[in-house]
This record gives sequence, structure tokens and C-alpha cells, in this order.
Amino acid sequence: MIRFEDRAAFDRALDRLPEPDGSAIEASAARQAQLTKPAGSLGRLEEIALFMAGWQGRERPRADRIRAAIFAGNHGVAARGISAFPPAVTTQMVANFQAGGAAINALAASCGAELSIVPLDLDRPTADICEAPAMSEAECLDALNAGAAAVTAGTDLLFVGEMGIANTTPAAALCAQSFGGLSPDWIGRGTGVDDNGLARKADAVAKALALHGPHCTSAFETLRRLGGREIAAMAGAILAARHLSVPMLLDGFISSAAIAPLARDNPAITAHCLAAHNSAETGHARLLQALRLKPLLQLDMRLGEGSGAAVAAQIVRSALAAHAGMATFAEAAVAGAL
Ligand SMILES: Cc1cc2ncn([C@H]3O[C@H](COP(=O)(O)O)[C@@H](O)[C@H]3O)c2cc1C
Ligand SMILES: O=C(O)c1cccnc1
Repeated sequence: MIRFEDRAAFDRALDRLPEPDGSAIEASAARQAQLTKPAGSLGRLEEIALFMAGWQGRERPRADRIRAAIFAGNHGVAARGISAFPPAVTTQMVANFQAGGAAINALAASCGAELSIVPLDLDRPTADICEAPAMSEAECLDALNAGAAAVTAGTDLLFVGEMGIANTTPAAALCAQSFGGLSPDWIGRGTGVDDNGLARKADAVAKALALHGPHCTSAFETLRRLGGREIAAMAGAILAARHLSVPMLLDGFISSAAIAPLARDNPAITAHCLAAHNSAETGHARLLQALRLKPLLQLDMRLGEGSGAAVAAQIVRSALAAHAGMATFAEAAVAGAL
């Protein structure tokens, strides 16, 4: 298991990222070239198979052990009227996850993922990012480590998700801080705020950036000041997964925003991640471009919880089923290309 002892350990882990297993990728590509289909005809399914081969270190990667971790946190900035729902919904939805009644329960079961729910100090919202850093150094480290603790070596595929009323606002702030651009580019309606709510979000992001921007000199500091516990937990899980060579699916706007400050410091952090889908939330398409990730799906989803990743996991399973299960030209006695 990975644990970040202090912020310097987190910085070091982000600085020294392991690479995928090149020989497994080569072996997998050699097998792919022999399968009974025109070269390239399975399109991105072929890329996915090689991606998974590299991180799993095997010619025929598997999708038997899929795990999902959903992190939940509450946000002080929610008091600014920036969500269409009250903050109490975070805790209520955690109970719903635990009872099996949320979208992610159904979708995780459908893709065969083992789901863990990780509530993070729900009775202690983070500070309002317009007034103070969201978290102390110790709180941020705890959240990063809660994420890291959810990652198990030998997992075939991992995805992370979140629940935290108001968290599209810190997510927008993280994007603006990490990649620049105008705040409105990163601000969307989240759970469905009206125009006044949208204006309050823009105001909150502008205030937070003015207060913290000059101090956001590292990924850790950016997450600590502008993020939230569930967001830092997703970042910790992403970095830990990299060090345990576990391939990942990123979900929507918020899970992609969690990796943004890491990518700002070390763009190579995205190499073990596939982007599951392009969320309907404003800013996600721009964010995926900045991360240089091409989403697998465009389903107009905008839920979070890891829901888009659970659907995309089905695509990964299909890719690996074809790669492992198809006959070669020789085995099937089919003539190869002229
Ligand atoms: C019932 C319900 C279930 C959810 N599941 C995920 N979210 C999503 O909506 C929230 C972010 O949007 P905003 O910034 O507008 O609050 C997060 O909790 C996110 O996971 C939900 C929201 C609600 C209301
Ligand atoms: O894309 C997401 O992750 C998202 C969008 C809106 C609300 N909650 C989550």
C-alpha cells in the first residue's frame, strides 16, 4: 500500500512516475497483429488493450478485478448558494450508496466492479475557499492518504468517483488555477443552478483565485487551498495507482479536475489514465484537452459518483475480451493480408 508520509513524499511521488512495461506492450502488439481482423479495425479497442497490457505487465490483460472507490466530502463554500441542492444531500447520498440505491451501485454492479464508499469527515466541511485554504496541511495529507489507501496492488482496473454537494465550484477553481483561461470557461451548472447561481459560482471562483492564486506553487498546495477532501482523495488514489501500476478510468469533470494540479506539475501523470467520458458539465471538454486525454464516451452524462467510468469499464472489458479471446490467423487457418 502507498502512503505519503508528508507533503515532500507526495511531491517526490509525483516527480518520479513509473512507466508502463514496454516488453508487455510489445508482446501484446505482436499478438494483436496476428488476430483475425484487418490491422487497426478494432480502432480504440486495440489501443485500450495495449494500454492495459503495459500497466498490468501482461500480454493478455484482464478485467477480472475491477474496483471502484467513491469518496465523499463536504464544502464550506456550499454556504454561498452555488448548488441546486442542500449540503445535507452529501451525507444522505452516502447512506444511499451504502444501501445500494444510487446510480453508481447499479452501474458498478453492471460492469462487475467491487465498490467501496469512503466518507471523509462529513460533519466537518472544509473551509470556504473564498476566505481561507480549504484544508490544513494535515487535513490535506489525510485526504490524499485516504485515497491512496483505497488502491490495492493487483487490481486490474480502478476508477474513482465522488459525492460532495457544491464540489463543481472547487473543481472549476482547480482547473482555472492549473490551466489558466477565463473562469467562465470552467464554470457550469453542476446539479442545475439557475443564472443567479451560476453568477454566484463565478464570483466564488474569482474570489478564491484572487486569494490563493499566488500561493498555489505546487500540486499539493493547490489541492489544499482550492480543493476538498474527496477531490484530494481522488488525487491521492490516482498517484498511488500509478506507483502500483494499476490502470485507471477517470470519470467526469470533478475527477478530471482532481488530476489537473498534478498534471500541471508533471504532465506524465495522465499516462495510466483513460478518460471515460466527456461530461456535459461546462469545462470538461476543455479540461480533457488540457490533460491531452480523449474521452471514450459522449453520453451527455453529468452525474459524477464514478458513473461515467463504470459505463466506460464495459468498453475496456470488451476490448480485453476481443484481445484475449480471438483466434490468430494461423489458429483459424484464415489467410492474412496480401
Ligand atoms: C441527489 C444527487 C446525487 C448526486 N450524485 C452525484 N452528484 C454530483 O453533484 C454534486 C456536484 O454538483 P454541485 O456543485 O452543483 O453541487 C456532487 O455531489 C456530484 O458528485 C449528485 C448530486 C445530487 C443532488
Ligand atoms: O461531470 C461530473 O463529474 C459532474 C457534473 C455535474 C455534477 N456532478 C458531477
